[in-house]
Amino acid sequence: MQREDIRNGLIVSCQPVPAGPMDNAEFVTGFAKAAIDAGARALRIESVAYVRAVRSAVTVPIIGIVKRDLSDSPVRITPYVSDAEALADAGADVVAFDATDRVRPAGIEELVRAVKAKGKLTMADCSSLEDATQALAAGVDFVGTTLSGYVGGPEPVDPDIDLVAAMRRLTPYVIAEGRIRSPEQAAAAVKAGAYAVVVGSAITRTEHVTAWFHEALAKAYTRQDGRSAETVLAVDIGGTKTMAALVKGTVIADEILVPTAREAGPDAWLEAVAERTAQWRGRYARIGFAVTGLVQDGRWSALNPATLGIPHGYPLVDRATRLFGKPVFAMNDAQAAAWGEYKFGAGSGENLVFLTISTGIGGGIVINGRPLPGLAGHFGLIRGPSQGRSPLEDETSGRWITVEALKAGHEAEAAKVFENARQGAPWARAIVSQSALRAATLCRDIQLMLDPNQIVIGGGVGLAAGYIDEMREHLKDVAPRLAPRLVAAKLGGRAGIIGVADLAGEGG
Ligand SMILES: CC(=O)N[C@H](C=O)[C@@H](O)[C@H](O)[C@H](O)COP(=O)(O)O
Repeated sequence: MQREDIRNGLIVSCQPVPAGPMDNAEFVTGFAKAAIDAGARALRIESVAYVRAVRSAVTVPIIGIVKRDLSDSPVRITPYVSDAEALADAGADVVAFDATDRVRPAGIEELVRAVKAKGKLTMADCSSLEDATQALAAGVDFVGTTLSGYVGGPEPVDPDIDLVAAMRRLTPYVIAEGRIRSPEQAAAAVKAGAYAVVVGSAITRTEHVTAWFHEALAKAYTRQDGRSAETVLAVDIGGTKTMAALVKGTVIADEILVPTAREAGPDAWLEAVAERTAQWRGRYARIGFAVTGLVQDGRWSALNPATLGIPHGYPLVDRATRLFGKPVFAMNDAQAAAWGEYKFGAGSGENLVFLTISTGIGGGIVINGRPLPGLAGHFGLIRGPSQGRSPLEDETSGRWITVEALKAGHEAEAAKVFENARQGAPWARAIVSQSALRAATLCRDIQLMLDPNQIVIGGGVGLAAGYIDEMREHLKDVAPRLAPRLVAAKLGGRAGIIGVADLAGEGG
């Protein structure tokens, strides 16, 4: 064979887990044929016997190796000249061998000479750029990244694409090999300059691939039911009250509620939390803050100072880290609630928008499994219907409902207005319907902007009996493809602390 025969090709390494149920010639040959049927250009086969078996079944190039565990050398891949010769005789077109700079039974030049004498090509399995430089000087035909990450230290997870790129500066004949587990990683190797790409475990080690999925599932399921989640101190600082809780997964082990001393300022709010939760010290490893207002890069600012007078850019994460001596994560409360609903509440695992309609209107967006931070989701602040004179929340939310009731001659909180509406009072019905129309219009616009799988509605107004139905009523003429799917929030007022606890537990 010529080197060009494997140019730009996928090489499938058919090396089943040693002594596993697939470690026999029949399976190895089966893997080899299946790989070729699906477009593999060449194969990498371990042991003289398997090379012989596969050679008799296929015509594509074979890279042959022999693996040995020696007592006097860490070299495992084709350590002896006799192995290299036997592979060539069994039908390997390329013989690969360990080319690391370690104690070894046979020198690289010796191996190269023996393989060349058999009229075959050589591949140096390298761990570093230095290995490749040495091997090329010894006259090898290909250098591979095969042994990067396997000569000491913990085994990495990702392939060594940087080494592919570095080797490419020495020679065009670079074979990317080792831990390439996805088509994207294979493409990255090509981009880095690989002449050909070897994929092994991800295709032919059923046990490994199964274990990857098994572990991911086990992790996801335990997080979901909160069994192995760590305990987090979650703090929700709102305009009137501050809630602190010890949260593990979705379970709230302990909880306290203190009024927010509105005039005292953020240092005092934090100190109050520290004081009131002093008895919980030692029970949590991390802290999550879900707060009203805007959080950007750990700094906290008021968006509506009427809700809470937070000074601009208050270093919340910094101060809290110093005060509590634990890692701190902070996010806007509605964004945190969006995450809580996504992960543990009404979420379906797909993109979601959360809208909380209460005194004001807040929200959060979860796209591709991540909550969007910063200003994202502050829907209450977009321009309202009356030519944008005031924000939408001032013309829709609980505050607005109270004001409208007063205009209609009734001194009533939002809850009372809802009660009157249910009893059929026309003035109350009109107010609720108007509010629901505006909320519905907002949802229709959100659908067109973000196309979420669902819009989760929460908050005292949003979850008031009949409100979501009223919103749906206003949307009934919207074409089905454009209509938002509205669902009721499930976690209630604790969505924020459950969400932020989970995010803080993940390290933010
Ligand atoms: C380090 C070592 O012994 N590598 C061996 C070399 O042949 C094989 O065990 C690997 O499966 C092969 O390199 C392909 O890599 P991956 O299976 O990660 O796609």
